[in-house]
Amino acid sequence: MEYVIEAKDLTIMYNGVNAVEDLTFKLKRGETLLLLGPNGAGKTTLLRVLAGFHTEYKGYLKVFGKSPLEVKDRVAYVPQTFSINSRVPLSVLDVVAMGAIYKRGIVHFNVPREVIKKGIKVLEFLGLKDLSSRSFRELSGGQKQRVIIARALMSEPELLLLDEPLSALDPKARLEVTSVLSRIKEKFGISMIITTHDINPLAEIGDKVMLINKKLVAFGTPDEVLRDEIIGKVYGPASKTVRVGKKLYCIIGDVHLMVR
Ligand SMILES: Nc1ncnc2c1ncn2[C@@H]1O[C@H](COP(=O)(O)OP(=O)(O)OP(=O)(O)O)[C@@H](O)[C@H]1O
Repeated sequence: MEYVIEAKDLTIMYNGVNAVEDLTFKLKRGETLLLLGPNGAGKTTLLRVLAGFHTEYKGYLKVFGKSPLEVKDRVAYVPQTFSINSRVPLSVLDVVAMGAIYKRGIVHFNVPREVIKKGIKVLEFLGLKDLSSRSFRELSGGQKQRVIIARALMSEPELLLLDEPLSALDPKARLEVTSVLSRIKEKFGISMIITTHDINPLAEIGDKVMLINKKLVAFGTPDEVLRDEIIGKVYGPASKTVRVGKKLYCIIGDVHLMVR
């Protein structure tokens, strides 16, 4: 069995101070892990270590059997906020092409034809081809997020790390982004780790769920982790899981019931 990630007693620090402690988990090839936890729990920190951007950690950690630094090229990281200068009038295809150009560390003034071809293929695959000549800055938040995910695929990653891809999106856009992620999982079989505050739209693509709050609270299948007594440890007794048919919903955080 080849594991994409093996972590045992992984503790991550900033300047010697522990940010998140004792994470033990494994992820198999093709699996999607939903990473859940409140603000400051350590979700972004873990993704940045897996991507090889932050190296201050102790414990056992292997990504594709090696240290994260050695396999950076096989991993793509989609940060929470994408820094595309909105004053530069880039087309969607320009933005997607950047995924191939940046990864190679080469700056081209003329984007090579094979990169353009590949960009169109990726956009086509994700059902975004109609957007290719649109101006990136004029897209909706959900469209932008899908384009940024397309950009990450240009480097043909085997592990895709997505930091809150659904944040700041309305429910319809959340579903559109989720359907793109679901397509990536089905067609490419890429392993993914997705951090989120709202697990519900993603629940169906999660093979594993990890709940952290500065340390590991739970790791397992959605059925094993999404239980009242487990999520209650982090989000308080008002948090609940509700099963509707085969679907499991999590009610986390403030729920305001209007009583008139
Ligand atoms: N560059 C940094 N230097 C020092 N401490 C940091 C740094 N980045 C994050 N931290 C600390 O590490 C801890 C985990 O932060 P992290 O951003 O990983 O949490 P998170 O779960 O991603 O939160 P959010 O949901 O708000 O994005 C926090 O206590 C945070 O203050």
